[in-house]
Amino acid sequence: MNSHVLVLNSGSSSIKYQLLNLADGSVVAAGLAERIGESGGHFRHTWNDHRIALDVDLPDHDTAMRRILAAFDEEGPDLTGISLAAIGHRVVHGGDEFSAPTLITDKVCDTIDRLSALAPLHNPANLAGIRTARSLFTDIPHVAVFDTAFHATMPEAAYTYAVPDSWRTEHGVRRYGFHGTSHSYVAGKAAGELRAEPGDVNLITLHLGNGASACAVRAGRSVDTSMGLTPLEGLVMGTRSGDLDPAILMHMHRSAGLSSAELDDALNHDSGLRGLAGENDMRRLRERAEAGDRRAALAREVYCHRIRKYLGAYLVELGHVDGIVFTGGVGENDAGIRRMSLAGLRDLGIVVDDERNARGDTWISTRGSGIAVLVIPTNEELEIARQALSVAQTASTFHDGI
Ligand SMILES: Nc1ncnc2c1ncn2[C@@H]1O[C@H](COP(=O)(O)OP(=O)(O)O)[C@@H](O)[C@H]1O
Ligand SMILES: CC(=O)OP(=O)(O)O
Ligand SMILES: [Mg+2]
Repeated sequence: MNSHVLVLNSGSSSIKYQLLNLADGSVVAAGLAERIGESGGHFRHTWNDHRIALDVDLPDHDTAMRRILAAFDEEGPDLTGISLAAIGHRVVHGGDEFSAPTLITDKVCDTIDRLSALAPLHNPANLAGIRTARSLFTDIPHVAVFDTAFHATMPEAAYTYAVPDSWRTEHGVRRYGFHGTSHSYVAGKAAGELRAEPGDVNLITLHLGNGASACAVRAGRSVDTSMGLTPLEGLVMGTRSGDLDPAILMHMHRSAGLSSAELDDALNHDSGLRGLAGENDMRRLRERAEAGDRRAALAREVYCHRIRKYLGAYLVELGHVDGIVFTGGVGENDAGIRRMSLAGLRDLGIVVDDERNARGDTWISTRGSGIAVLVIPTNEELEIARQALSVAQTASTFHDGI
């Protein structure tokens, strides 16, 4: 049985990829094409000790995909020799239409395209990657794995916005939630750490990357999450504001004349850490804060203040919590953010061990802490590969059976 899966995570200006062997979960080859459509494009590919790192202009996703395939041809491994079992694509918005990984057809592409209105930063890029890959790999099953899927289990009270009826019924306005592949992967891993089945524990998972979201997981299922109709709501992110008073938009429209496109751009690209302190790289902000820069320190304080609000909300919503999980580039690496997010919560049963936290252990809570605090590296690519393989195998069994 062939167990190799190529995973493509196409972003608006990048394509990250991994070739995985699911027989043992190993990454065979991996790479990244970045600054697509901008100047100063860059490309990296790694396979064993074969490495390419190039500065190369990548005007569009098609060129970037061809560059990726050329790297497999030039440096290896030889994709034709491997014969892929599936290609897994990360798709951010699945709307109401997709709550499970799905074999991609022309009709599925049309639906992903239609959902672009709800995720304009992500879905068009995801789709560009899918279209190019499908035209280049015609004989291999392509599977879409949706960020929204894990959150399909949210109860109605959690996903319903209190807006006019027609907004909800005619315009699809509801909470969908994102980063589901990551939340579900780390929740599964955390249950293992707690020596429990996923169905037996309640968790709060914090995915803190460039985008960031919190998720309340009851017995292995998402029951609430901080991102909403789009990936703009909730936590403070690298360049996105997260929660704000919606009247700020009307105010900025009236007082500064900003159009809806300008508001969209400002809240998605010029807000969050960048809006607070001029840049979105948390490593730089930590260095600046440590050197006494007040704007950088405030940005980190606002970031943690928002995390604490969601922790409080989800502790109450779940009623009983077994573990809090940090993941994503910031969650996995920034001990200061973890410490500030959980400081002074002994009365709620949350006690962080400063030494373990500073070392970045998996368990960073003390032995006496009622709620375990865990740092678990996410692996969206592995999870996407597993789901893609499973769909491809089911499809081929079905195909063989008719
Ligand atoms: N050692 C570190 N300390 C603090 N922040 C880090 C560290 N390494 C990465 N980060 C931060 O993680 C963020 C990116 O997270 P990541 O999960 O890779 O994002 P994404 O997958 O959404 O692009 C950036 O803000 C980066 O500064
Ligand atoms: C949905 C989302 O915010 O994704 P990312 O963190 O990759 O931008
Ligand atoms: Mg990520």
